[in-house]
Amino acid sequence: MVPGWMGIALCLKVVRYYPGGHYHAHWDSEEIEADKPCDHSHPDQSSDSNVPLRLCRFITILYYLQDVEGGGETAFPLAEFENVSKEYRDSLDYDYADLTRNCFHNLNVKPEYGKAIMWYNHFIDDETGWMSSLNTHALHGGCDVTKGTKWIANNWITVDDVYERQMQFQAREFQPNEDNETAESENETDISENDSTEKYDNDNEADDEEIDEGKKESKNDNINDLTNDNAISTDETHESTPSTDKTERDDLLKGHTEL
Ligand SMILES: O=C(O)CCC(=O)C(=O)O
Ligand SMILES: [Fe+2]
Repeated sequence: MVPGWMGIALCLKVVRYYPGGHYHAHWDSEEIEADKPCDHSHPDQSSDSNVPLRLCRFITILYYLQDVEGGGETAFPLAEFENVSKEYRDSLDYDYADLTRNCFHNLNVKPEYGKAIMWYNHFIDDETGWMSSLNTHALHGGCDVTKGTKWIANNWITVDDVYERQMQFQAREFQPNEDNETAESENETDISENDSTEKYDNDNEADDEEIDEGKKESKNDNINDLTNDNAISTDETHESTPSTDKTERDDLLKGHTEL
């Protein structure tokens, strides 16, 4: 492994789910596209920038902050399969991304206080030792909470797939300031105290083929922006398709609040 990439854990995101809350299967990172820079290491990360950026989350560490009375397992619907080609996925006779209906088909992790799990969202290139393509086995999500509340924290370790860009980013972020102290990144720890955050609930009809090809397009026309803490009703059905796109990812979740 090339030294130098470790330790850039930019985000810690705390999430709460109420009964009925879930997060259908998705990838935390995105397939590498040479023309699309990583969001964390691009010099212009301002929200009004027109530059299309992608998530480059090499590793996820997920902490379970408490026991859950019922449900809320983290499911990895493809983790144990050797072959996760598109053809193979199409041949499955159930919607593996729908964790409300199909939570227990593969690898599941029970949420328990003090437990943490980590996984790689990308492969490592044998020759360079650096992060390479998206690992589709890392598809995962949160099954429905059936009783109680689920609290988790996500820690995403971001790495640019271009080594030099990651080094430039680190030099920018961690250069000593005048007092010879390490400069603090605004993004470094992202825990907001405002708990009236956005909750989205929507069907996702994105075409798997398009996602495989990296052409990710949002087809959402029914986004409910709920800005209070009330639990969301659970009596709707949800179709979902794995997504790596930020907008699409938001639409896979329900009764789920990022704090
Ligand atoms: O709730 C879970 O168990 C998984 C959460 C997750 O995948 C995410 O927040 O990206
Ligand atoms: Fe995730």
